[in-house]
Amino acid sequence: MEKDKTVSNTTIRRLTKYYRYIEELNSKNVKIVSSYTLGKMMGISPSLIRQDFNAIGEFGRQGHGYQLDTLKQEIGNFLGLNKVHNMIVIGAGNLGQTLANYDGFDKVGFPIKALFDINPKLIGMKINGVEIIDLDNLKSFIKNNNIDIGILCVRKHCVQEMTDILVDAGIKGIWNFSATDINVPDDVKVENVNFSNSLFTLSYLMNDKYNLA
Ligand SMILES: NC(=O)c1ccc[n+]([C@@H]2O[C@H](COP(=O)([O-])OP(=O)(O)OC[C@H]3O[C@@H](n4cnc5c(N)ncnc54)[C@H](O)[C@@H]3O)[C@@H](O)[C@H]2O)c1
Repeated sequence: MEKDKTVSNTTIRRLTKYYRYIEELNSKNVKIVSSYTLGKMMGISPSLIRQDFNAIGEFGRQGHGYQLDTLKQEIGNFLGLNKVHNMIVIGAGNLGQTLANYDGFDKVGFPIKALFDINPKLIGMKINGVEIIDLDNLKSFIKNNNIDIGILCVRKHCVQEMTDILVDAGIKGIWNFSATDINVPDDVKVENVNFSNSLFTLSYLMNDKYNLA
């Protein structure tokens, strides 16, 4: 299916959530699901679900429900999940090691292949079976190991420098945990993860004075 550039970020966020629910239903051997059932599970209106699915393709007929296999395949194709994305971590400190210790990314097709650092005390160590390698070897590792995602877990002072090295080495996706905005060419995609922003959103939701929901 052709990628529809008009699909909004909020729809994409919901599609990632549908995908997780569909996987859960699949594991329970469910074969067909209606927008009504999915909506009830997820707290989303069935009409919005149908609208989201229609935005990425035509699968399912009114009143017949959706074949889970097809749905999973199509959403997976749309999100680029039907292939493995090899990842590396830049910065093997607190956060980098925590991410490497989590097995969940590997299970969904995003294995971490190595961590990179400049601290000689860390180099050669293994975190959850994954080696910490000297930053000097970054470029050749990316080229030789089919790496397409770099995870930035370094401190602010070297974030842009590390970004430039990743871009220069041909990385096409950066998962940026550094809480610092980075500059990249148009063909490199960035997803920022900022824990503080998420915490501020929670604070807003708890702030009775302004929370109108
Ligand atoms: N620790 C957290 O819970 C947390 C949460 C959210 C965001 N962050 C962000 O993640 C980043 C890392 O935080 P942390 O707590 O893991 O820091 P940290 O100091 O524990 O780890 C940073 C690591 O980067 C290494 N490093 C420094 N310069 C480097 C370079 N040029 N190339 C490669 N590695 C280099 C250091 O040797 C160190 O091992 C920060 O930007 C921080 O704001 C951290």
